[in-house]
Amino acid sequence: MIVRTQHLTKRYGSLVAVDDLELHVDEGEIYGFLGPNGAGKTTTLMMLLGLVQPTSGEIWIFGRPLAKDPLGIRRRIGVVSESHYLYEEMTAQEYLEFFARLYQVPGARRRIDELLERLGLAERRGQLVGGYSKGMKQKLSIIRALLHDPDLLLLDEPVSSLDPYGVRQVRDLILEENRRGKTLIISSHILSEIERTCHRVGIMHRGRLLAEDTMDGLRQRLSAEQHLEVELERVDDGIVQAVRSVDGVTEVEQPAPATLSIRLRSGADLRPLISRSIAGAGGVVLGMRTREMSLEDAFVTITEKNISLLAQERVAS
Ligand SMILES: Nc1ncnc2c1ncn2[C@@H]1O[C@H](COP(=O)(O)OP(=O)(O)OP(=O)(O)O)[C@@H](O)[C@H]1O
Repeated sequence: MIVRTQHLTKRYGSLVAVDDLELHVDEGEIYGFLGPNGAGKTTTLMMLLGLVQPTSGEIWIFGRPLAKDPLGIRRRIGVVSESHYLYEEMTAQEYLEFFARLYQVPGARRRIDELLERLGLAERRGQLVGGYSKGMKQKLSIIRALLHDPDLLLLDEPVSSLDPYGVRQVRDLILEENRRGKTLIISSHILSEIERTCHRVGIMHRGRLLAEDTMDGLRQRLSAEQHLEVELERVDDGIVQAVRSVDGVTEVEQPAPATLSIRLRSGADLRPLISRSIAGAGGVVLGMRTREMSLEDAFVTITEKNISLLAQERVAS
């Protein structure tokens, strides 16, 4: 296990920013750390880096207690934080060379070239960092985090300022680093870019880990209610009543003269039963479509409502 926390807690006065957190991340995993603003994600990452002292609890990284060797452990971690500490008076090239020397990166020149190329900054390497756009600064800080080839990458909102093309470049880079055996923890309050890369996701809310699952697992929790759209030759009251009486149907609407929109409790496939009930009432089904709720559809930004849906099973169990 690369990262393990036990009863990790951070209080700021009466505010509990991180509350009894048990986080487990395995070697080679891409772990998505999701939660709304103020959930406690950054505080957790800062504690993993030894930059914020926990109020109580334990942290192990690379199998060793963080408190025993914070500097040694820190050298094997790459960080992209929300606030980029970039030296604005240097060019990007100078900035990266400076860090490469600091970390004594072997073959630094080639690594810098390669990373600048990968994120589309090669042409702008001679420009002062102070003149970089927000997205370019974010890319530069990702390059800096990767320079010394760390085993663990902590990325706090790594693509918040990037355009869709930049997001894809970073995502590809994340996947490649992971293929090379690196472990990544990516924090975000936006789901979309995480959905495609993370093996496992933890949902944090008010300092607590509410749910932890694969993306498929979370998707299933979200689709606690399904939606079926049925096209018929014609619709009358008898047909609507027949569909309503099917066990598991929670709502029936008629958005168009020959269409029924049916909400169902998820679980069993009710399509055959619904077909039969329609036929029994003299209707003819022309087509049926289930609407799968994608995580992206469900919440681009995690909201209180979605959180309670995602957390339901965890709370119940
Ligand atoms: N130095 C501090 N002093 C007091 N309170 C703090 C401090 N740092 C964080 N907090 C509080 O702790 C809580 C968790 O903040 P944190 O930054 O960890 O959340 P987050 O999940 O990273 O949110 P965001 O997505 O907005 O970055 C918030 O209520 C925040 O106001």
